Amino acid sequence: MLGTGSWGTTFGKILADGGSHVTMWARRPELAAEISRSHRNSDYLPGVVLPANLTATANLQDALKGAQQVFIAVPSQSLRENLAAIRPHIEPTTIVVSLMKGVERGTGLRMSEVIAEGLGIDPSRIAVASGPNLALEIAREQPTAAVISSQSLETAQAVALLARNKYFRTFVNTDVIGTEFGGVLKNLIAVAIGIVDGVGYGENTKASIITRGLVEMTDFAVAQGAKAETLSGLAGLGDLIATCQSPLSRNNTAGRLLGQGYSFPAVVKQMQQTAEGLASVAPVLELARSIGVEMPIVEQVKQVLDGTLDPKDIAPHLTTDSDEPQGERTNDDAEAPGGGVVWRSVKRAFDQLRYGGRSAAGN
Ligand SMILES: NC(=O)C1=CN([C@@H]2O[C@H](COP(=O)(O)OP(=O)(O)OC[C@H]3O[C@@H](n4cnc5c(N)ncnc54)[C@H](O)[C@@H]3O)[C@@H](O)[C@H]2O)C=CC1
Ligand SMILES: O=C(CO)COP(=O)(O)O
Repeated sequence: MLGTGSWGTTFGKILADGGSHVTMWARRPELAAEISRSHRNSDYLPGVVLPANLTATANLQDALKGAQQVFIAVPSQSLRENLAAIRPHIEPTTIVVSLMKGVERGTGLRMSEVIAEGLGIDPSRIAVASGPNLALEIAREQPTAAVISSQSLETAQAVALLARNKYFRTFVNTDVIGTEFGGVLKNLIAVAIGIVDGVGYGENTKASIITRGLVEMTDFAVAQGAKAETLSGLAGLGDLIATCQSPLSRNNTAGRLLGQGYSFPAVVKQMQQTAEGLASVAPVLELARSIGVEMPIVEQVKQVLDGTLDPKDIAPHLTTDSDEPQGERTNDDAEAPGGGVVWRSVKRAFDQLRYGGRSAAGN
């Protein structure tokens, strides 16, 4: 296991409680010593006792030696540099599993794509894990489910067989795109919900943003090649509910601080742990624009981060939106050939030509 933060350590415990021998790699020798000797990681999982078959080392080569499966839980933006360090030590049949929920800034690549590039291995040897998985709750052995996804069903099953125990249940699928984007996108909606909380708005606003957020997540992921059903499963709706509801969520917490009026740099300074959503906003919006998908909620999160939108103006639609009333679904217009996303892009382009950049309503 690479990464001894809250999720890496918790997932190591899941595997060890399922019967595997787990070796964690920690950058700091003192943390490796605390895990191996005291069976604790007190900075990240206070009060949690780790199993005896989970040990740690600060030596990367030792951590990777003979590993059947390697799990990675470092901040997404540091993945590529870590892959360069582990590449010489990965054995030819090892399965590599991403536990991360971000996209790479600059390339817009999903974590499994960065792993394939960075390690030069076939996607059939790569899996991802995602779902409503707030680390501290699982470390306290509260019953939870997750999805393991790989292009190879055999690989997903091999990982799922090890990543399960009496409190952690894993399902499998082969929709890697949907499973990964579910985890990335729910972080962005959780930041929006945090902003709403920070401003002091109530349940209607939150339910509206969560529901419209799921539409944005689904439209985006489907346009990228995901199956819509994945986004209504554990890795989509399930994770969206957990992250938007929980004060344990770092993305939600970061949003709350923004809603209370802290600036983006001030929020980053205050966060002790990784809030992936903050780094994913820009690459996700770039991808969305390149495929013609509208993400008004994510756009507003970006504007709040940029300091160009007052948090109290956040809404489940763009406040400047002057489109005519729409149906709730954007991806399944019956009359739209190829789906609503394509239809709406074509319509927008047509309207621009017809009205010279003004909307049909004349605004
Ligand atoms: N904490 C959670 O509940 C969950 C987190 N995740 C995902 O897991 C990933 C890791 O998150 P957490 O463990 O929560 O973060 P964390 O902030 O608790 O821990 C990050 C770990 O990475 C290490 N690290 C930081 N920079 C590094 C670098 N340049 N190279 C190597 N290691 C570095 C830190 O020392 C720490 O051990 C994120 O992508 C997150 O979205 C996914 C599901 C649940
Ligand atoms: O991914 C998570 C829960 O599934 C953790 O969310 P945060 O990164 O916002 O804490």
